[in-house]
Amino acid sequence: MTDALPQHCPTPRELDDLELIAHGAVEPAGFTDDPQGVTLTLPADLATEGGPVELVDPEGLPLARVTVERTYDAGEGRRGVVGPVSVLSHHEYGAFRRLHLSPADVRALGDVVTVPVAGPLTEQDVERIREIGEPVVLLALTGAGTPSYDGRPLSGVGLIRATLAAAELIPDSRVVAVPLASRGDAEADQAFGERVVAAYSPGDVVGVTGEGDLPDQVADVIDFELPGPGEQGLVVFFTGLSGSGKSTLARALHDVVLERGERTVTSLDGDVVRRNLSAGLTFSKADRETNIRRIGWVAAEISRHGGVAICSPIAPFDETRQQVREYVADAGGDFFLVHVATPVEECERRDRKGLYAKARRGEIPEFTGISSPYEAPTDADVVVDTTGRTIEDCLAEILDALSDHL
Ligand SMILES: Nc1ncnc2c1ncn2[C@@H]1O[C@H](COP(=O)(O)OS(=O)(=O)O)[C@@H](OP(=O)(O)O)[C@H]1O
Ligand SMILES: Nc1ncnc2c1ncn2[C@@H]1O[C@H](COP(=O)(O)OP(=O)(O)O)[C@@H](O)[C@H]1O
Repeated sequence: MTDALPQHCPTPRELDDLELIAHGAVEPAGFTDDPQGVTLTLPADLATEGGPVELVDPEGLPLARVTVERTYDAGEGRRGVVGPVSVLSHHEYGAFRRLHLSPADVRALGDVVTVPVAGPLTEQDVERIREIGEPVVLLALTGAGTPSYDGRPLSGVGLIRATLAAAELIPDSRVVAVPLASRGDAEADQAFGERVVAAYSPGDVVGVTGEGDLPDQVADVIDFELPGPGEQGLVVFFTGLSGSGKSTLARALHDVVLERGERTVTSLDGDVVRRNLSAGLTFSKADRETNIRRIGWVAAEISRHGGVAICSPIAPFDETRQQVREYVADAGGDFFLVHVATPVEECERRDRKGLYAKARRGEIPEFTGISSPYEAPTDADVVVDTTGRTIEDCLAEILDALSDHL
């Protein structure tokens, strides 16, 4: 019996790159160490030189096999991989999948002018494209981190919907989705973008500026995709020591949202989550991180649907809080961090559950603030020390800071 190949699910950016490879949009079909090209990193234990690794989508479908010819240090315990890729299967599902054509498909359309589009087309852009007077292919650059409007990230699906709406105004035009993802570096994005757009362009390439007002049909799509402040999903994330006042203030905020009756609201309290969603997890660093990522994942999904999620775990580690911030941003939600900065002396004085006393006696290991660290945030939207203050007073301060968000 042969051993199964090691499997790895790449990042959204890497999955987009893999799709470009599968479509023949970047050649040769493989990963390089050129940051302006197609790169892949693997956890160090998977990056065995000479060994193949199967790349799978988030549901576990094998997409491609990479042969690890050479590796290089990619930081954070990961190795960059150089080696050829053989494609095993194509994505079959996903919104607008039918618009994900290959460069060969576009070339088969004959004499067309291509227009790369990374944001909604404005009235001026539409006018300029109409003046071309030839068949036009609007290349919607849908890859991770690329589409945006007014400095806000737009989803790939949102960009396609906005581009389809604009295409209705441009005779003889069609939309093709190109998963061109951002490398997180303007120079690399420019170089890689030009290469990919050239692959999809049998003829002239015309640029757009994104300046001016949006046509009404496009504005309707953007209003839906990027709701304004107060309409967008919201995650209010309380962090602080045990006994600092997180649950008390989170509960009070929850009641205010319910009483206003304008938004749906879900509470994800630390203690409560540990009795259901995170039952069985310990207070080790790894389990705390898992706990917070679970809370963040659920909260992000709530925000995706425009709801309000109020979370109140200790969440002692900055890196995990940043991950939650990213989950929420990726879901199109607004993330609001409240640091309940009541000092440990006051929390211990309150010791509502008798846990500090037990921790001091050594009966609870790894107790936050006593025998396990708490990394105070430097990115909180509001910092509240509850010492000597009423709950109403602290709540009023939080509501004031939240006024543009809720
Ligand atoms: N070792 C240790 N350290 C800290 N807290 C402990 C520990 N053991 C049990 N408890 C109780 O668990 C509650 C914190 O759980 P959280 O899920 O919020 O913690 S974490 O975010 O995963 O660090 C916390 O509740 P709160 O007082 O509401 O914060 C404590 O009641
Ligand atoms: N201004 C305040 N805000 C919040 N809690 C306060 C305040 N003043 C005193 N407390 C008390 O502090 C304790 C905080 O406990 P809790 O909300 O469960 O904290 P945590 O969820 O952070 O563990 C409660 O007994 C609460 O009544």
